Amino acid sequence: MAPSTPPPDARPELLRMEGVDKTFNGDIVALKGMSLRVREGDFISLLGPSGCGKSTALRLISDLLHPTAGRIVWTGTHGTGDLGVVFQEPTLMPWATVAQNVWLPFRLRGKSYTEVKDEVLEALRLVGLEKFQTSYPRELSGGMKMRVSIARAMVTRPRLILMDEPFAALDEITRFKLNNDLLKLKAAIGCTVIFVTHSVFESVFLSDRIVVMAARPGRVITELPVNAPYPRDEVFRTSAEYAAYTRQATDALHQAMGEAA
Ligand SMILES: Nc1ncnc2c1ncn2[C@@H]1O[C@H](COP(=O)(O)OP(=O)(O)OP(=O)(O)O)[C@@H](O)[C@H]1O
Repeated sequence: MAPSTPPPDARPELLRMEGVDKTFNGDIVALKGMSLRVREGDFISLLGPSGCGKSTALRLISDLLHPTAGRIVWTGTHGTGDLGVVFQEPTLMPWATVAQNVWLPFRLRGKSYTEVKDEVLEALRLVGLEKFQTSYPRELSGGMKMRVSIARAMVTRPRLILMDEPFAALDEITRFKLNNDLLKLKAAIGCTVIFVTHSVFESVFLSDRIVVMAARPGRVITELPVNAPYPRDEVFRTSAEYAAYTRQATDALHQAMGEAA
């Protein structure tokens, strides 16, 4: 089957990091010389051990932090609506319904619920929660809460979604299901994703490029392309091709952690 987006080289650049350093408190080198080219439609995973600067890279891209050296260049103009963010904790408002939680990014921009109701319900439909619009977070499972968080991140149809270990706290079956659904969602809204994970398996299943990072100082060790076509499903997850890519990524990760593979 044909990939749902053109091959990476044919897609326009969305942003690039050029030799970015980030140092905290004068001596904690969280990132050293990170360069990364992000094209529209990419699914990029940042994979690496604790402390290698993955979250720092996301915070720099989202403008929550500024580089100590180097720069981040977006193609064309970009504003807050261009970016959606999903964290490991779903961070939902417990006193608000599912629909009200998903409405939040619009509300912060002064839009009434009536004005954007269709978009909110469509986002909930895309994550499979349209029947839960009047439920409260306490009534939902961990996986469902994460779906709400994803719906909230994509309701404004941002060009780029940053995801910081969103599925790390979930059981394996729920995680597989959310991995499958995330790919479908990405294809449906045509966004770009940068995804932080510790999991080789997750990074291979989701990404068309894995950026392997090492710590002390945080830096990029290598970039591994995953050339398997989308859509990806259980057939891919159990294929020899998937096993070969996971082996390659595991070797790179061992190298990043200073161990022999
Ligand atoms: N605000 C901060 N002040 C001081 N040091 C920080 C700050 N944020 C991050 N660091 C340090 O920068 C380094 C990189 O942190 P970062 O959280 O980006 O790593 P990470 O790869 O996301 O780790 P993990 O997988 O554990 O979340 C770490 O040594 C961390 O302690």
